[in-house]
Amino acid sequence: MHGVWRTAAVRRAEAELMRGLPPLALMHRAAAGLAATCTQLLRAMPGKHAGAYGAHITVLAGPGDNGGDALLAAERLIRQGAQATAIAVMGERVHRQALRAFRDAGGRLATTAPTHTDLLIDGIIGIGGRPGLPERAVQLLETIHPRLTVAVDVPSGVDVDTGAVPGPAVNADVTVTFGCRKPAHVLGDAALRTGYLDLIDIGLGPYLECEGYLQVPTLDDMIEQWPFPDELDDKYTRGVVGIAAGSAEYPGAAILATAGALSGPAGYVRYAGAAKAQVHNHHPEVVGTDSVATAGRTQSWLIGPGSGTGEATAHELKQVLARPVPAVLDADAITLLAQSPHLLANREAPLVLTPHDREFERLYGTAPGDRRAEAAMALAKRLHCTVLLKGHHTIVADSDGTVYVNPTGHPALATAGTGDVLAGLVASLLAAGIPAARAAMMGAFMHGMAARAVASEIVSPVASQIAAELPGTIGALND
Ligand SMILES: NC(=O)C1=CN([C@@H]2O[C@H](COP(=O)(O)OP(=O)(O)OC[C@H]3O[C@@H](n4cnc5c(N)ncnc54)[C@H](OP(=O)(O)O)[C@@H]3O)[C@@H](O)[C@H]2O)[C@@H](O)CC1
Ligand SMILES: Nc1ncnc2c1ncn2[C@@H]1O[C@H](COP(=O)(O)OP(=O)(O)O)[C@@H](O)[C@H]1O
Ligand SMILES: [K+]
Repeated sequence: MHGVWRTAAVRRAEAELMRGLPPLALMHRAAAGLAATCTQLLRAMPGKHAGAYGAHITVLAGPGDNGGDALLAAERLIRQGAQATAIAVMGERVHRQALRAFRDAGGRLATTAPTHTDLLIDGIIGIGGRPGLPERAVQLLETIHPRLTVAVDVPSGVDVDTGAVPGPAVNADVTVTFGCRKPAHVLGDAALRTGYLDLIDIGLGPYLECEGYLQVPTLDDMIEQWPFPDELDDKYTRGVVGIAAGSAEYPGAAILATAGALSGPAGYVRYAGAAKAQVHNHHPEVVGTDSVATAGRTQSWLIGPGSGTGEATAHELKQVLARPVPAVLDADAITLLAQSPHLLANREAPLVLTPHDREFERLYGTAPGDRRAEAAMALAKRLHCTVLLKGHHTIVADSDGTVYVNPTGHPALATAGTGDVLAGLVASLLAAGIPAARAAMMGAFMHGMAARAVASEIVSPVASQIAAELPGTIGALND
């Protein structure tokens, strides 16, 4: 699991670390890491230059230490044979010592963009920035057409603590950050502008508060935590999952949700609803009944995908919520809950809600906006449940304050029915005994992995193709 810390926490840690170090020590560490990454990128870039030697580098240097990092890294690249031009985007306001070092090494200070740039180093603003860019920086970014853009610490212009991008901002191919990940690297539109993230160790780790603001799961977490069956298991000990999804009008949702559940760790999938014949045709291993009441005991329930929002679903939702087992409420069940929040009055067992933005708005009253982690956290606390807020970089917030950000996924998931598959998979993880927030996080991670795998072969996959990929993607965890 990777931690993510906000600016204030980074500042506190930096102050502690700096206490025992000479001035500029941290900036030199940062610049050394940044220069090393730039050298590697230049080495991999086809062209006349050999690594940094002969490459054309442009530095956009802002007024603070972020500009200082960029200039000191460029100084190192010049010493390896690069030609570097720096533009101080706020004129006189530039890191003096770093600029002097840059110029002493042979760097050129200019006011206009050079005609050719192999590598643009964005040192306009870092964690000291407010969202947006100075006008001069916007103009320069429109003029320079680099082959590659490397952002220093964060892509300048983004809101570092929320990941929002309310104004102009840099679009980086690679971001080289220092000490730890920040929210902008993993959340919202800023995450899309971060590109590949390279984390440089500058010795900050021991000084950071032990709990980050956000947690980003890794493949190793999946490998360690996935509940694979063992020799002593039978179908019941692996967990029984109940699916109350689909309807005569929407049998597809039932088929997709059961496909998601079947690919998960549960040993037995029971379907309750009007699409039982269609589900059985697609998945002969699923046992079907007409209603939640006749489905027998399960260790989790999923209700909502394609269920409709009529009386019958409202009745089934009450049945599910009355059972003392974890439940996933998706789609129409979320709409019904938004209309009748009192349904949760006596609910104690774990509950996972899986809204997309419009469903979130129905439940919370306002849309998540661009402070997505905070929004998910607020809803989780209000309803005392786990919220899986869908989108690129899906967020899972738990009422205990834990927030996960999913690093996997693919725009190909933006197709009807993929949410049904995800909901079934999460319900299966719950049935296998995984705690709610972790089940939601693991489901989103593997769903995103499967989508990536399919999208590498098929330009516009459909939900059933993603569902079909899941068993293989999950099975590979055990290799
Ligand atoms: N923390 C660490 O561990 C380490 C940190 N290091 C590095 O330090 C960086 C932080 O440096 P920093 O504090 O000097 O702030 P930075 O981001 O350069 O910018 C602040 C300046 O920008 C200005 N400004 C802000 N927003 C603006 C806007 N929208 N449009 C226009 N101007 C704007 C603001 O001026 P103001 O307008 O407030 O007067 C102020 O002058 C960090 O990201 C990393 O690269 C490493 O060296 C070592 C380890
Ligand atoms: N642009 C995107 N990039 C990555 N994932 C996306 C994107 N758009 C949607 N998704 C994912 O696709 C799924 C869509 O779910 P949902 O909206 O419930 O669809 P449906 O109700 O049709 O099944 C979610 O897992 C969501 O996170
Ligand atoms: K930057």
